[in-house]
Amino acid sequence: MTRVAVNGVTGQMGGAVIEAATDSEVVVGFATSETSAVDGVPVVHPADAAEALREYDVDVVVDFAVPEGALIVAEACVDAGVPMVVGTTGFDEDGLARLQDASEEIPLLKATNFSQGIQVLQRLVSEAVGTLDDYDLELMETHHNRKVDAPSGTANSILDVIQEERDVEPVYGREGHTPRKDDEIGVLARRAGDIRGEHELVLAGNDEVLSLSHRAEDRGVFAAGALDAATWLVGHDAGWYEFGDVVDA
Ligand SMILES: NC(=O)C1=CN([C@@H]2O[C@H](COP(=O)(O)OP(=O)(O)OC[C@H]3O[C@@H](n4cnc5c(N)ncnc54)[C@H](OP(=O)(O)O)[C@@H]3O)[C@@H](O)[C@H]2O)C=CC1
Ligand SMILES: O=C(O)C1=N[C@H](C(=O)O)C[C@H](O)C1
Repeated sequence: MTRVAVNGVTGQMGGAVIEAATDSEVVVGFATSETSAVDGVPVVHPADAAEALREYDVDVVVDFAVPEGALIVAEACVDAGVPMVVGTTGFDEDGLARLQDASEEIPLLKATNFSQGIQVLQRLVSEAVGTLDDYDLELMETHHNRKVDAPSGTANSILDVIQEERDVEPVYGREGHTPRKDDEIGVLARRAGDIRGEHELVLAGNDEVLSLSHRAEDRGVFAAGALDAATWLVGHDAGWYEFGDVVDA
């Protein structure tokens, strides 16, 4: 069985990963709060992660935390020579560069969304935007009221896919007198209740509207995808990997 460490083990996704780990074993978790264990999994402070990775003989780290915590644990993975799956979103440019640096030393797989449906959605978005090349584009996402980063990592990834096809300028929400420009894409984030994650791209021509959307119904879908990625990543060479590599394998 693959021996997994979970960064952000006390969080919503940390719990979902422990629950989904049936073909792998979560042997240790990292979090800053003073919790000694979650569901029987010992919790260690991220500052001591390198030592714990060795002590618990960890094969791979699965991370769903906060950017600064993910970066500390990425450095620990480099120190201990352990591969890392990064699910945390909301990195700035400097954070992404530091993850890239880590990937020169260890196998590192980063994904803003570990659902297979979003992988397919991104491919459909690419085709739709490339084909309907003069349609207006609007991108919407909705998440639970505890989410701290906006737009979601997935929305940013969908935006990257769109910008590979078309030179559009994101407009984050609108207020007041704001006539729409041809080359803009509205990007809108909503936060409410316990919504697991909804994403929708609307492509509107004059007489028709195409809507491409995805809704996650349980955090288990992300946890299962991340664990699949973790098992797949073990044994790969140092480098930067994406969830599409796992889905296509
Ligand atoms: N890629 C994907 O498919 C998905 C990505 N996500 C992303 O995963 C991240 C976590 O989401 P979620 O579980 O809902 O959030 P939570 O707020 O529920 O959990 C965050 C966790 O991070 C821990 N944490 C805080 N500071 C640090 C630190 N410095 N080092 C290590 N751990 C730390 C918290 O525990 P403590 O305070 O005890 O340290 C907590 O366990 C978000 O960025 C979210 O966008 C979420 C779902 C799917
Ligand atoms: O915070 C979440 O919950 C989620 N975060 C990811 C994101 O920012 O895209 C993935 C998913 O939508 C759930």
